[in-house]
Amino acid sequence: MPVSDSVDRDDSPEEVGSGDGLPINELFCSLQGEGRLAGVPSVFVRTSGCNLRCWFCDSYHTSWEPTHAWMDLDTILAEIESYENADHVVLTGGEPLIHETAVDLLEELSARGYHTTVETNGTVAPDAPIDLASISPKLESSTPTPERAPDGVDAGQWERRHEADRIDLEALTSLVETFDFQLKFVVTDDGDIPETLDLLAELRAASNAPIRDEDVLLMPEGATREQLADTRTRVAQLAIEHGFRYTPRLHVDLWNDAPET
Ligand SMILES: C[S@@+](CC[C@H](N)C(=O)[O-])C[C@H]1O[C@@H](n2cnc3c(N)ncnc32)[C@H](O)[C@@H]1O
Ligand SMILES: Nc1nc2[nH]cc(C(=O)O)c2c(=O)[nH]1
Ligand code: SF4
Ligand SMILES: [Mg+2]
Repeated sequence: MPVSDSVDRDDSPEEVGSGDGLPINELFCSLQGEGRLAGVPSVFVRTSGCNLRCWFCDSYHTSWEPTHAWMDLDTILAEIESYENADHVVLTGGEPLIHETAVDLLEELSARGYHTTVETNGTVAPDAPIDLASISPKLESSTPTPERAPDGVDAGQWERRHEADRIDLEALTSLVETFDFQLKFVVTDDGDIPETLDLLAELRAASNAPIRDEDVLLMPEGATREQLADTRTRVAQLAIEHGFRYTPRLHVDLWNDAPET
């Protein structure tokens, strides 16, 4: 769905609550580009609105400048079902789990037999049927600062809020105990590793669920081929060094930063 057909701008979609619909930024069919299901044809449902503001967010129009069309559940489901060959659905954003209606969508998808992956920053633990919780906890290196913010945005108030909210150990523990999961860390260089290891140790201590090294994926930071060219070899080496998995960003290799890919 080309969202530009019906754009509805909202400055505070993170406050959006319940209702029989979701703010949708884009809905398209592609290959899962990240994580252990990379390469699987999947329908992507991208909600708008986020409770965090990573400086590097590759989905700027769901976070820093949220843009969306409001779609009711029946319309979303009909669009998903129109991609007849896909039986995997990836619910992403923005942060999809800030929307209560995301639970209704996941229940409908489960009832229809879809495999569901939810891409989440790990700050919300829902009561919903999710086949793979793809959790991407945000490291300190994601925090926006005046020197490290997208052009033209006022990072000031978000620096504090992002830093305060980016890690919620209780929500992370609940997610790994409840769902099949992968932990996907966005990494630029070895400066990101100590915090990753500390968080893993805390989570392993807090949770009853085993967290194997193979559940931990290092993903190179980069929204474009050019940016990835700078980070991926370094991040691959770090994965080898620490015994974690490396995940490519297949969609960036294939389509660079084009929308609806
Ligand atoms: C746009 S986010 C939406 C889901 C959720 N808000 C989250 O952050 O997990 C989807 C995925 O893209 C990753 N991501 C966003 N910007 C990125 C970048 N510049 N480089 C690498 N990964 C990025 C996130 O960490 C997450 O795994
Ligand atoms: N092809 C493709 N795979 C993805 N996996 C996770 C994505 C996301 O933005 O959450 C994503 C995306 O935007 N495109
Ligand atoms: S949490 Fe996800 S959607 Fe929100 S700003 Fe960070 S990468 Fe973007
Ligand atoms: Mg993406």
